[in-house]
Amino acid sequence: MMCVQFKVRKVIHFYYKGIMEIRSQDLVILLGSVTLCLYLYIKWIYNYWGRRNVPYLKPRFPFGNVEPIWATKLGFHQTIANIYKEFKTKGYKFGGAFTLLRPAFVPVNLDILKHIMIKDFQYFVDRGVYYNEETDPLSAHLFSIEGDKWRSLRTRLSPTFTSGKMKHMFQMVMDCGKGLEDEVQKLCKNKQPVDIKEIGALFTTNVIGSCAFGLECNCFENPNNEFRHHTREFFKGGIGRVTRNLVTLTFPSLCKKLGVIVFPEDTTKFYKDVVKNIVDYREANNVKRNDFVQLLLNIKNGDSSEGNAFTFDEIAAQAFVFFLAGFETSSSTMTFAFYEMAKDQEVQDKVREEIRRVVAKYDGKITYDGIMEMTYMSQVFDEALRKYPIVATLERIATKDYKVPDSDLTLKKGTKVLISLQGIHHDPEYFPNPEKFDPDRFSPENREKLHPCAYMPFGEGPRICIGLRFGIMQAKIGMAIMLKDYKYTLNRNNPDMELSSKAPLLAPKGDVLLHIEKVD
Ligand code: HEM
Repeated sequence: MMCVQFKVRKVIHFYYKGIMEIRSQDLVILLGSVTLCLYLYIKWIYNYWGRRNVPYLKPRFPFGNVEPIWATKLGFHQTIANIYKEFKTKGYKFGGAFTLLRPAFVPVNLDILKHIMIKDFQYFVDRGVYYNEETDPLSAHLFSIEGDKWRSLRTRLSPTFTSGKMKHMFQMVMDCGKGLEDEVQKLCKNKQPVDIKEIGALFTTNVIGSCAFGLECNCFENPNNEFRHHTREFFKGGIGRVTRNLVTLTFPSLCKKLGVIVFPEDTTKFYKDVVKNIVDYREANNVKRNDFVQLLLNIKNGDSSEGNAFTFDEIAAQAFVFFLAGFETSSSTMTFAFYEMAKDQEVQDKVREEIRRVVAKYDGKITYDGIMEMTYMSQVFDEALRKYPIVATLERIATKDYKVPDSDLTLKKGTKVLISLQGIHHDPEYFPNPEKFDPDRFSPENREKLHPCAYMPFGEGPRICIGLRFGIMQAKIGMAIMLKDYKYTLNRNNPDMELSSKAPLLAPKGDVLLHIEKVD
């Protein structure tokens, strides 16, 4: 009996061992095959541009040509600029790169760019930016929406930003300027440094709140109010933000299927509530104002002659993007301009002289016509946006197959196009000695000589920034108020400004503190 048991055990052991051996062998083979397939697949993907005879930079798995997220030092803006520079140095008209596993086309030649942005716009209507109407309603705004929906909305929103409307809004911006003036006066009196980035953000938040929604945000009295809080959080950047941007940039369709959320829930709730309160109040009290929300309300109620009426979520998303796109861009431009003027007192004095001369001409007042006459200030503003293009990389996506002019290349439908403004604006061929801050680059004679795509801080073509006039007006008013009677110098404890590598838009890393004193 013992002998039988022993034999049975031996047989079982033999088979068990055999099965285990077979399983582990199979497993090794299986794993090996999967790894090999993956390796070949990645190699095949990373050979995308090679197969199409397009020069490209050797990518590294899994980040392609962008930096590993945890070690990001340059930031997306500078990474793409370096890619542009490398192609340009080698004399290429364009080249290929990869963001994670996704191929991206990087144009270098300005005539090709002109085709993409303007002449052949019908192939590049969309940016291919991630949005999801269902799970993340605020993400479906004018900047991200696509195709006919974008076209129709853009046509209906454009009348908000005509020069006639700007003239009308001028006084509203000036009213917000009072808070800015008081704040600057207070800081100067108390001998406190000016945190130029924060003061600009508080001013532009007040302005957008007033001009777009008819709200008084009172940011100077309460710098942590909810408007400022939510926008501050949104633009703060950080590793999480970089990761989300990179993943949504690379896999927008997958993110859509997974219902990825870009805007934090409390931000969505806050903005939806704000818009709802305004809409309810105006409808209940039959209040009509000549502002942006009114235009949206007209569209919502089907008063507009074109297109369909809007849902509430669609209205809220458009209102929200005006806050997002409107305040940070202008306040950052002001920050960069002030920083450069603090470094170059000659430029600063020249702007101040111009402001004083024009203000004197208009009975000591800052007027709309006066602001338009401050041409040297415009040059300073333009040069600030040249050296620091706030939206440093423009995006487009080929919505149909597109034959690139004067080449054998056809871009496949769905190909991402990354246009490096940071690269172009720092290209010595167009802007000699590019690191020098030189407003004379934008004197009327010099400006005329520029290729239309050599300088595009607001983008170009039908998808150019819709708020361009408004952005320029509010920043120039802010600059006129702050510079008229005050002088700014670099703070000795904080003389150099670094750019953030983790913020979604080009922004200084940390505070930009300037010393302020009154000038007679
Ligand atoms: C200095 C200030 C500003 C700068 C530098 C700036 C820059 C830009 C850039 C580069 C684009 C992309 C254009 C393209 O892809 O060709 C853009 C789009 C846009 N901007 Fe601005 N912007 C500024 C101010 C504003 C303001 C004040 C608003 C609104 C009040 C605004 C609203 C928008 C919107 C809604 C879009 C999307 C337009 C579309 O796709 O049809 N921006 N902006």
